[in-house]
Amino acid sequence: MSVSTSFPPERRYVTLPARPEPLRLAVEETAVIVVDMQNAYASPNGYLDLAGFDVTGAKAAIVAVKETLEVAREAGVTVIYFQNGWDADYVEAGGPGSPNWHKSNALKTMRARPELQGSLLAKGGWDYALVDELQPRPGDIVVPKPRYSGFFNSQFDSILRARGIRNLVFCGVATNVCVESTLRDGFHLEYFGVMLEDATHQAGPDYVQKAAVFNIETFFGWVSSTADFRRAFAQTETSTKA
Ligand SMILES: NC(=O)N/C=C\C(=O)O
Repeated sequence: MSVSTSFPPERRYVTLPARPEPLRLAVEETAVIVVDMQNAYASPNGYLDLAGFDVTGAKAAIVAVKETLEVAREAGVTVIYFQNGWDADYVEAGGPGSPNWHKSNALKTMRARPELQGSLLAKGGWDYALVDELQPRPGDIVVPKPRYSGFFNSQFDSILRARGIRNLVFCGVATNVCVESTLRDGFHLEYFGVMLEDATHQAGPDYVQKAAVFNIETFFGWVSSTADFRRAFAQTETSTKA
């Protein structure tokens, strides 16, 4: 028996309208990456809300992510969820020797409000859980991550390489933190990153969403929308040519 390291010669392609130009994607080499759609980031009384960030826009992002996942699952596209957080004792968060201990607004909020200690982004808790509307389905992959970029201290890169995935379609929260960090790191690792802008929400004022979109579109990848993602998959082509 021989070992095959490549995909079958006949492959499916979609052309995704995007800025600054359309992207032709091999369906089998593409994954939808759902970034941190947890109560912490997308629900009232979750971490971001308690830390003073406006999460009202996350509602629309949940609807758009749901639609994106319907299209992806229908087409057999790999779906990968990130879930951000740490063990219940916060060992994975790092102590004062880690910049994360100083910069994480979740850890800072708990230090300022000791009654919240143990509740924010702790594995097993409500805050850490994925929102009810976006629960993973059989076959989806859930990748825990302890830092903003999903490429660090996680199995993400190995999972992608083992499946021959080259194209990452991002949605989730927060546009300017974990989405952008992971897309940027992917760029440096030779992955093609595209963000569905209406399926994201920022942590901070509107201008940070605009800045992230500008950065991605201009330097690190491509920007598209949920509607264009749906339209692209309605016109899948099959070809033997790369
Ligand atoms: N998921 C994220 O983008 N997270 C942003 C901030 C944090 O985790 O503190």
